[in-house]
Amino acid sequence: MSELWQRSSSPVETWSDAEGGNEHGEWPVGGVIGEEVDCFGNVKYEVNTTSRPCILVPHLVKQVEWLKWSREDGSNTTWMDGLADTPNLINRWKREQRKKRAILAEESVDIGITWGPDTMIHNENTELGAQAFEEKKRKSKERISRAAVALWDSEIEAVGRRVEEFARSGSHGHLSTHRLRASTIGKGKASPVVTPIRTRRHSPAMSSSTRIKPSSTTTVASYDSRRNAASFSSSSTLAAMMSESPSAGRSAFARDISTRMKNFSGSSSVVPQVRAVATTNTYIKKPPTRSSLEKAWNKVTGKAYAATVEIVNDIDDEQIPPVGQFKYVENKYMYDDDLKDIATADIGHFLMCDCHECTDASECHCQVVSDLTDPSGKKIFAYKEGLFTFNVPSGVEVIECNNRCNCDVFTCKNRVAQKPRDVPIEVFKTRNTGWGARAVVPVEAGKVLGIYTGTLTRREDVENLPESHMGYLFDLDCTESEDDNDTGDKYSVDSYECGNWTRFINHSCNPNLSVYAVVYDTVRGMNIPYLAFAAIKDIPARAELTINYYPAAEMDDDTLMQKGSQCMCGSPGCRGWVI
Ligand SMILES: C[S@@+](CC[C@H](N)C(=O)[O-])C[C@H]1O[C@@H](n2cnc3c(N)ncnc32)[C@H](O)[C@@H]1O
Repeated sequence: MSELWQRSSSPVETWSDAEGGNEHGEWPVGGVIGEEVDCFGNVKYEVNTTSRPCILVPHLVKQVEWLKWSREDGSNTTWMDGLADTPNLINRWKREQRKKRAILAEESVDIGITWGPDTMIHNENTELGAQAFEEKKRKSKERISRAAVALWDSEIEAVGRRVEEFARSGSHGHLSTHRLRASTIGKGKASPVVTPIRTRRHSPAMSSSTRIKPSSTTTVASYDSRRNAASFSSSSTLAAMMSESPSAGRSAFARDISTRMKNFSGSSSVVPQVRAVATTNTYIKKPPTRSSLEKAWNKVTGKAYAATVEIVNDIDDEQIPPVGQFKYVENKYMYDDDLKDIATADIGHFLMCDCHECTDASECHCQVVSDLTDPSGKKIFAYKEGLFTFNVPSGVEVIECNNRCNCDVFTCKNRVAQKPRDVPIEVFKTRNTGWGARAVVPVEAGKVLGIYTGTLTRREDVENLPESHMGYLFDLDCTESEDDNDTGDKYSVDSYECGNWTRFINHSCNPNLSVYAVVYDTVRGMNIPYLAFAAIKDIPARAELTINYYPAAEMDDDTLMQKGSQCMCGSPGCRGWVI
């Protein structure tokens, strides 16, 4: 390997006397030696600079955390130039990890979890084993028995309860009792167990699993084998829980745990996808439970750095909204195949500004094309102190700063709708209008709560969609011309199969949210803005969030009245119909 030298631009004087560095204040980089997954699933790579191991954060490449050095106040991060061949270092590390997994999988991928004091919850080998298992499972197209699945589920729940109990107890650091132990058979630490793959005697597919070698620990009763299936899954699920669960995953507890996941290879999301299988090889997908659905959704919100979305029903026994195969997408559109080009819009289309914080729209170059002005014609922003000002006339798109702009993503005053949602949301069962959405905390007037997501669909294709999708379509018509000769492309967003919490926002004739069009990574003027939801007034915590589905409609529009169904918003002055 050619030697790569990492330069430090640290202001810290002690760099000059660092052993191993050269006269330019550089250290040779040995390679990536470990990685760490935090509770949001972000990966940090640990780089060995031979004399000073440090942590390289690839997306914020410039922050390096030095493990064997700290200032007097205990802080140990510095800013420095990114490693020149970061991708190569990381790819090499991933290749090495893959090789290790392959070796492990040949040996055995068995993992046992035992409760007991003084045992590690997780270690490098359990994670490698879990990944090896998943890879083998995918390749072998193996089937998993119902019994194993049932045991998985019960054990997963047990693990979940333990984790929650522990989080509730407010403990930090080590679990003192009821700890899990997960280790690989190959390392001789765990009780003798066999992978679920080798135990599926009844499955025709099982006999073809010739790629999977029996391990040296073969004499195991089928009960143990199934139990191992449960244990195994729990091990991987536990890791997933820690990094994804909204309650435990985002707590200090989870962060504590995540630091112990050092040297794991890659993401911990290894929860089995195939849940149950009949012996006829017909796959039956188990309906999600409330907690599994919340977990899946919050895996996505967590990755988008957004606040949680939880499901609540104080009205009846319905556990979850009837979402079918709904996929949660927090902050972007999905695209029908023929619209993929739009998704990859050339970034060169975007104007960029070179302000620092974007305090004056007339000085902000990306606002040159904005139609948002004060009465004197001077360009203005749509936001003041982070809140929407409602000074945007209909038909005008708000243009936020974009990735090409030089402004700081955290301090720019003109980036609001694109910022991760910081208000936790509950999707809850309403009395009269199915499921709805509400904020867990009070919301200030002007606060932007999120954007509508779903599949971007050409308007002309909407009529081919199944009837069930109709209640979940939002037309992106705010910048469309009223002119019948307008031949421009028209789009709608369909949140039936994928979308976010905003698909549960019900209609009210006296709403507390309004919707405006905003662009930042889609091209202005192409009728593909995002639709952002802003509070029109102060909203108390847990009051239902509502919009007017058809704000332009006349109260007594006969056609709409006939097309619509009875409005159940219950607000004074309700117009009586909803579409
Ligand atoms: C975007 S969805 C809202 C979420 C929906 N309540 C659910 O449970 O999935 C729109 C549908 O909700 C129902 N809905 C929303 N607001 C309503 C209202 N004010 N009165 C009656 N039904 C309403 C209608 O069935 C409408 O087609």
